[in-house]
Amino acid sequence: MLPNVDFTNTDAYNYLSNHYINIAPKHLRDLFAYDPHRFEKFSILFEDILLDYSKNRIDEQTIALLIQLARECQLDQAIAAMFNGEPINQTEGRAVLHTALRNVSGTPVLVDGKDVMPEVNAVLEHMKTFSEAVISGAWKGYNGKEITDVVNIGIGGSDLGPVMVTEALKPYKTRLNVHFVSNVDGTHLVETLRELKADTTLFLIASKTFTTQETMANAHSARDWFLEQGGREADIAKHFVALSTNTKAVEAFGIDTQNMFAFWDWVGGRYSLWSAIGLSIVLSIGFDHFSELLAGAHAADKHFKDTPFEENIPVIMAVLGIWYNNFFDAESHAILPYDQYLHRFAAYFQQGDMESNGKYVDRNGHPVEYQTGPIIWGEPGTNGQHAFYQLIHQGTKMIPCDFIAPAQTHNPIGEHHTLLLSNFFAQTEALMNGKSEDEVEMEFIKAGQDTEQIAFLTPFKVFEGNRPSNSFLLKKITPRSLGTLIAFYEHKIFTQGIIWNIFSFDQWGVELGKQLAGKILPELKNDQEIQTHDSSTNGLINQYKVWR
Ligand SMILES: O=P(O)(O)OC[C@H]1O[C@@H](O)[C@@H](O)[C@@H](O)[C@@H]1O
Repeated sequence: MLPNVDFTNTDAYNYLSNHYINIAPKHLRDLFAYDPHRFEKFSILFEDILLDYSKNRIDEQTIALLIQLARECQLDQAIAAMFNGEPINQTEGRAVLHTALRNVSGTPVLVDGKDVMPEVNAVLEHMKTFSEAVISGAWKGYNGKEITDVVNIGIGGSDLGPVMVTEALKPYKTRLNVHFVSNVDGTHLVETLRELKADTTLFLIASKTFTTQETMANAHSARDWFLEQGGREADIAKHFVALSTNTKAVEAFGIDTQNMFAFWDWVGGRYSLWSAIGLSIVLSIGFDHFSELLAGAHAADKHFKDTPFEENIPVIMAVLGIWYNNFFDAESHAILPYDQYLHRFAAYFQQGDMESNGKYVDRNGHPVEYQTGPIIWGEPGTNGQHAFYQLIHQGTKMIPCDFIAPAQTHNPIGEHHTLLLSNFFAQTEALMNGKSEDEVEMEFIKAGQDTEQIAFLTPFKVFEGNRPSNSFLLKKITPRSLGTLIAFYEHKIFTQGIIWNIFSFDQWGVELGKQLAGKILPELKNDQEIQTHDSSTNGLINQYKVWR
């Protein structure tokens, strides 16, 4: 079972509250000036990933107290409970074992006394043989042609992870073109299928529950398209496979259960890219690269489980987040990859983090009296610099940022990568140092600006700085390093959920929208004026009925 501690009642929280008063007025520039060893003290190298967290508003005592907080919240006990397959997702009565999906060590993992590893490995073997057949061309469509295009139909956790990873690992692409359809807006499916041919297209229907409205609607329309284009009912087995936990619903849809890739209720949707849901990744980059992705995540799992908290990357990421969220009242956290291939990384962790820790009820069922999960957002650099960085540099809100960049690029053309990295280094430095009045005035004087103009313009050109960031420098984005990085973020989310004393692995908050949409749907199927809702909803529906 999970511990049940109100972190605001711990000794560490008390100490941190006092310590905050001491740290808050200090400028990072001065902290660096006082201590030339900040980088050595506040950075961790793990394999080919360097985390530099020295540009945070901390000193050694801050970290010691934050680690004490994690200890008082019994994080070690919680980590053991997760890895041991205890039903820590208590509101759904389930274990949380995405770590078993990448347990390449071969050690048993027990759920209710049963080792799940043989099943996990059997599905992986199925994914291997199937993907090899499709990639090699041995798997033929109904006209005897090789598959050229794969369309993954899924949403939320059955979409975002595979999209993010296939984009991130494009340099490892097989000959298959993998597409993703998630939105129930027919445009998504229509635009995706426009260029495709039924006899060379393979559909993966990815849904843990196999009941999600959007996915089922898209899957049925994809099947209609397939039949309209010349495929027959008997050909469906060659062109449709299912990735799901729900065998009955897969059968009812008409997919041969031979072509079903199973996973289990102890895999959360937003933690499922490591499971059969990752089949689109396997088809996109090949099974060996997928195995490396799993191995990278497994290495991160071992690091999280076995490393003292002071040197533990996910724990450090998590407690820094707590520091800003609960002491500095920061509301959001930006993820800013300086790598075009990682352009969906922030979007992926929007679900990962916000669906996990966007909860106001604690593990006792009581409303919390403190802040929980932050708003996660971000876009790749350098694009973001020309869009929203203004607010990060000079806005009124504190936005802790994670900067992520690879030292080596997959596309070394001209000076591009050096230009990119110069921006990566410059941004965190600028956020930290800012630009003082003196510096601004000196620049003006050098440029020959007149005194009146200098007095007028200086305040606008000053950057107060003292804005915190983490830097992740990776040697290169490879399947292994990406797997490790993703797992670090997953464990950060877990650690924060433990400290906030919330359940991170359910998602009751997404149910209300589903229920309400289900109620309104029948009302849209006739032309009668609606009066069953509030005046706003009635008004919108009735105008829609006039215009449609
Ligand atoms: O994989 P299925 O069951 O279609 O769910 C897709 C998504 O649905 C949403 O409402 C959430 O519950 C997500 O966590 C989930 O990933």
